[in-house]
Amino acid sequence: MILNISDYSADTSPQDDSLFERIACGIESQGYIILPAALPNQIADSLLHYLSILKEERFHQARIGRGLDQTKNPFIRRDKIAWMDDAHPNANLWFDWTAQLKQYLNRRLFLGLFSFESHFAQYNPGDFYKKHLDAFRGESNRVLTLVTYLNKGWEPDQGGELVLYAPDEGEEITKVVPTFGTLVIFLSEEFPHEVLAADRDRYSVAGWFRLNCSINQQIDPPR
Ligand SMILES: O=C(O)CCC(=O)C(=O)O
Ligand SMILES: [Fe+2]
Repeated sequence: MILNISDYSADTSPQDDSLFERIACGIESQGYIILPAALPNQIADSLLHYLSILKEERFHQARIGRGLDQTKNPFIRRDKIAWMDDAHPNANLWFDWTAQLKQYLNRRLFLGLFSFESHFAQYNPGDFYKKHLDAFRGESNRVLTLVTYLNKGWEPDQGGELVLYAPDEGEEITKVVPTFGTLVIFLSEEFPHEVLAADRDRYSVAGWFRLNCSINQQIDPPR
């Protein structure tokens, strides 16, 4: 069999560029985009594998706020999270893909995205995350939120939807069913959203593209 160059690059350029372009168009025209089952399967599977080998003790009760102001508040959020290590072999595909997306969006929309941080979240049955914004104007350097889901065989009547609201405490835009590989991307300061309780375990990956916020030579200080 004779292989040509394009066979070797099947995982990257043409297909991903059209996905990246759809994302860019969505962000440009409406500030958000929802793409069911859009994360390339290989990447979603590698995340699922990484999740499966993560030990329970890596997960801790999620907090709200940032830096020293972080507090646990079970009335606002009940999920447990585990931050991803970008040097972990099973995180490679995910961090490579998000780096390519960052570069694409910077070229296309001049967003000035600098870094990316990401965690797994585990919502047990009944867990929720009340309506919130991921970033407040002037207080955070989170620009763009990216969420994907690792739930195979999720049925629409199992709950656990992500509800997205229009900017400025607006109306509900849509409810997203957390099915495997669905991508949700939105401007972090603009779109309030909430996670509804489900009747089964719900796994998501949330990530944030951030501006460079280096202070006193400390590059991009911690979350
Ligand atoms: O899991 C989701 O659907 C979204 C989670 C979320 O809003 C967050 O972690 O800030
Ligand atoms: Fe959020």
